[in-house]
Amino acid sequence: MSVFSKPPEGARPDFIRVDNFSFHYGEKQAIFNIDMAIPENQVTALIGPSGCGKSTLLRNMNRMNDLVEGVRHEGDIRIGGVSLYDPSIEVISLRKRVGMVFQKYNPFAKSIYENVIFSLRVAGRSKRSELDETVERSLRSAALWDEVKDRLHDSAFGLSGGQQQRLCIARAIANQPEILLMDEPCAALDPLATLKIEQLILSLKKQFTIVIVTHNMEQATRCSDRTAFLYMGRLIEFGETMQIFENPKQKETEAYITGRFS
Ligand SMILES: Nc1ncnc2c1ncn2[C@@H]1O[C@H](COP(=O)(O)OP(=O)(O)OP(=O)(O)O)[C@@H](O)[C@H]1O
Repeated sequence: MSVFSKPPEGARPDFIRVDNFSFHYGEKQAIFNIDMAIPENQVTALIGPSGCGKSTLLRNMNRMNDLVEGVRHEGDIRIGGVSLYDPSIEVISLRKRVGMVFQKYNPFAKSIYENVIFSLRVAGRSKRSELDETVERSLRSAALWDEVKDRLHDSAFGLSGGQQQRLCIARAIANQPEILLMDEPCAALDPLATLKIEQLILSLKKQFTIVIVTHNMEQATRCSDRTAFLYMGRLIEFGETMQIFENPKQKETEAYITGRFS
């Protein structure tokens, strides 16, 4: 458990600020009055039993939950001091600042190259040198370039599962977001592919602020600096990963990490 590193100099300790945030799906309240300050250029893990609200909290960080009918929130989430709910914020520009990777890798039925630059194409950008540069930079950052540089125009579906997930990470960072949200990114991968993604997460935090949902506690200890334990929609404990796993302050956290409930 030695991955914890101090945020780099100048990094904002409260880059993402969750402020007395509650969230409802219709009559069902999924999140209760959460306060959190997520530091810049660190990896923050959200852990907790199934249904405790991890994905709901994560998906609110780029307003993905807006797409669900009948939802409402109270409180606020701010990125770099600006509320996600500020009327001047456009959801499309927000998603450029906040990339997302999902549990099941989901490349499009296109070539590796076109997958990476998908968002640039949507934005109407077509300058070949810019597209080429984006493809190489993103694939290098996603630790995939060496494996695919000779077959960029082949279908993404010809890649292994772990490679497809790294391609989805390359796609998510092609627009150079500030934040990368990862919702159980290794859930569908074998141990070796999982290890590669974990190593990648550690290298990506130099460039991005990462928030990851995981059911895998070893994964949280291997690749996060800070861990938040949620239970029944409430934030029970949040601190340095080592402290949460070695010296939890709350009895619910201890019960969860020692496997007394799942
Ligand atoms: N679209 C939805 N409509 C209604 N309720 C929902 C919806 N999505 C999630 N919920 C409910 O909100 C609560 C939190 O769900 P959420 O998916 O955030 O939990 P989670 O901790 O990520 O769970 P898991 O680990 O199983 O993915 C659960 O009770 C869930 O049933």
